[in-house]
Amino acid sequence: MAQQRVIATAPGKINCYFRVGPPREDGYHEVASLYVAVSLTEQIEATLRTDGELQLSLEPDSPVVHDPENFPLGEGNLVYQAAQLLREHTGTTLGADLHITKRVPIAGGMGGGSADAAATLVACNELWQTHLDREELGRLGARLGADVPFALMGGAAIGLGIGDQLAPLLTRAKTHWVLIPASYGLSTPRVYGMLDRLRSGMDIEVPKEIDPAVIEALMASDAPALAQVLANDLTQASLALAPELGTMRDLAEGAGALRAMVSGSGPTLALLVRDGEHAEEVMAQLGDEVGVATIDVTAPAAGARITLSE
Ligand SMILES: C[C@](O)(CO)[C@H](O)COP(=O)(O)OP(=O)(O)OC[C@H]1O[C@@H](n2ccc(N)nc2=O)[C@H](O)[C@@H]1O
Ligand SMILES: Nc1ncnc2c1ncn2[C@@H]1O[C@H](COP(=O)(O)OP(=O)(O)OP(=O)(O)O)[C@@H](O)[C@H]1O
Repeated sequence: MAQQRVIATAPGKINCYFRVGPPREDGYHEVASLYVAVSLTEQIEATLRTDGELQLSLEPDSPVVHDPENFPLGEGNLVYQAAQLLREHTGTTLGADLHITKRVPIAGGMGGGSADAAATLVACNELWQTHLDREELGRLGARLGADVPFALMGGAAIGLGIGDQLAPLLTRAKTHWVLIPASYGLSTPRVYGMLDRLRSGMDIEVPKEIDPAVIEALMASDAPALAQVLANDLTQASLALAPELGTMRDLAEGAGALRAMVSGSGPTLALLVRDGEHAEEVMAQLGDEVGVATIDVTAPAAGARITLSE
């Protein structure tokens, strides 16, 4: 018997360490990623439809900049694609109304679309009682996007392959971050493409591991040490496509952040701070002197999970 209504959430992410290898023939790149899930989450409310339709809607109060172009409410949406993939895989003919509350910036480099896909897989698997286990959901998720398996897992994890081969880091050590979302998005394939162009003629190795100093600092919640070793190979490419990010990064460090880094493919900036109090100081300074909006988050946060099932 199917459920009537299920709510699931899934987290956005920051890559504390991100190394990128040369392009493969399929256009993807092998990476070495240290992911942390953050307390900024997406929510999917799935309500049963017995007519087999999938209908998407966006919560009007969602605090994200969106338009039909960057956020299609149809087949182009990862929520639709995740539900459809689950239906194809399991053969269920049930449908759903899928109501999205979006908090992670769109095309912001924080894996928001991947979080939506992960929450949808978990919500619909429960709604339709299709009984796939986490491993099977992870395999389906990887077909939707490289970051989806991590959004399912949450916490902190090392990601190899295209970022989908995960090894969890068993830690609850907390880190505090301030996010500066941009008013525009950056296309992930364009950022990877720019990186390839910037590296043309260079001999690039496939990354195989995470710098142990990053893991050590993260697991010890040692923010000053972590600030020294954060790394993101996509930074140069994001800055080439959005030079104003460099200025904002300098302003953020000037406002007292231990370190400001481009999150994933950008343009969101993730500022590492010591604790909640330090986050407030940096946010006040940035608000008063630079006039930018910020969001404070902590990590690690839970992966995709059901918060209501009835
Ligand atoms: C930048 C990161 O967010 C860091 O975690 C991810 O690498 C991107 O993950 P994602 O958005 O889930 O990526 P996908 O939706 O699978 O891929 C979008 C596009 O990004 C590029 N891509 C993505 C992942 C990867 N390891 N190599 C790539 O080259 C490819 O051009 C691909 O067509
Ligand atoms: N549910 C969704 N949420 C956000 N974007 C979506 C969604 N479905 C489709 N998209 C499309 O996917 C593109 C990338 O979305 P997303 O917000 O996941 O980017 P991102 O956070 O930069 O991803 P990543 O960090 O994984 O590279 C957007 O340009 C958008 O048009």
